[in-house]
Amino acid sequence: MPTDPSNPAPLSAQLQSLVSFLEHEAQPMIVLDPDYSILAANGAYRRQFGGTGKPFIGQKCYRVSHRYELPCDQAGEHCPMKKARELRAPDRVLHIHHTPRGPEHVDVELRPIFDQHGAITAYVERLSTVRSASAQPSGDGLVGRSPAFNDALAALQRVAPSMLPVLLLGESGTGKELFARAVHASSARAGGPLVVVDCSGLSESLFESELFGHEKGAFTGAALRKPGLVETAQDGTIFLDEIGDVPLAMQVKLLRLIETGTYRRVGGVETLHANFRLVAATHKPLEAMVARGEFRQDLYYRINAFPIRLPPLRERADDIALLADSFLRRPGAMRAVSIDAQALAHLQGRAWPGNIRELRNVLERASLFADDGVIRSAHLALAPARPAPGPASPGETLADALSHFAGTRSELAAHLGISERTLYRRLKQGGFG
Ligand SMILES: Nc1ncnc2c1ncn2[C@@H]1O[C@H](COP(=O)(O)OP(=O)(O)OP(=O)(O)O)[C@@H](O)[C@H]1O
Repeated sequence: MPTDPSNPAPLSAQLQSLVSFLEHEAQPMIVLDPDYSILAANGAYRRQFGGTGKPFIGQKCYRVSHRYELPCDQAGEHCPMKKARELRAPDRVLHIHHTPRGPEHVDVELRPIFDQHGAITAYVERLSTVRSASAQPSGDGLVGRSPAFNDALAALQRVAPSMLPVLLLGESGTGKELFARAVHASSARAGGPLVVVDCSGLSESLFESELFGHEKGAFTGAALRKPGLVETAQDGTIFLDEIGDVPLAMQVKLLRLIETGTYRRVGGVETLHANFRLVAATHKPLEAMVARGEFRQDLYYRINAFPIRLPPLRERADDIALLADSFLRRPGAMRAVSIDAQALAHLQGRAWPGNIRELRNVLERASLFADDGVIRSAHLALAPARPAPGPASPGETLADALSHFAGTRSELAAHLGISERTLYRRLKQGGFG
């Protein structure tokens, strides 16, 4: 773990030992001084984040990772060093870092190192590239980099390695199934099966035989024994999509399965043992359904161990360009097609009730009309976009803007001529958020 010869400041003996210990760790790690300067980087860091001709020893971490001129917290982001200093304990955060491959989601953990008097002499930063989502256009998987998307992704990163049930809450088309797949793929069960069960439109009897399977002769037409989806999902993950649609009578059986881990095939007497991780999703207001007696409270508590709210597309309009680029390059979907700035602005001004699915469909349709390979407003064949908000008047305060502005946070940021991140920071500072 060499330091840069152009920056010969010698490390203390204590830090030198630490640096040599970290050199062969499998995960990328850097050692930082309390003033954000990178003192050393291990081999894995040099391989993954080093690039060529980019000496980073002696540089500030916020410059290398974010190209900021100021520490992250002063640029409106969570700074793990500040937090670790305040807590005198490790802190972990999801950031988007510049890397030789372009922007990437990175899980950053910072640990303070204390001297014998209890003063923090350095920090060790461990970085793990997040594989479940892309911060740049990608031909498949989850794509996003807006604050609202990053919050959901950070939650996914936290919960995926555990066995906790996950409840994905979001409108139709917000990516609940993609998130469920990402939870599975980021878990220790990734090598096992992922079984998707669409709970909507299944009658009570069908639901039971689909889930638990049936014995030969259990009912008319059951000519053979059939394993259920719970059995198929052994050692893997079950994704119960639209769990709000499970009939009340089946909810009690589902609860028993989750609580005891046992079930019986329809027409069977043998008690079978299930071993799966549960991920459920719904666009329905489950809490209100519980209050109305339409969803069992005990089942709700069981599945709601770790809720993740997936933001609607209108809350992540910053991601529309990235998503459009991604869909336009998806294999098989379209020819090489791009989108012009006016058409993009058009897309960013829409409300998107069908969320990302609707965006993808619109782009697929529009690309068929883009004879010269460029999608323009005329090709979108859309209902007129909502009028773009006018520019902010000089002197308009945040409180003024908030009181009369009916659009989304990202529209408000555009209206005020500031980034969404800055808007969130100001809202927080002003006690609005
Ligand atoms: N973050 C994302 N990045 C890229 N594509 C996405 C993202 N989220 C969703 N999609 C795409 O949008 C479409 C809808 O996603 P998905 O089926 O996961 O949504 P859903 O919330 O499960 O919808 P529904 O509730 O209607 O079943 C899919 O084509 C999916 O690939």
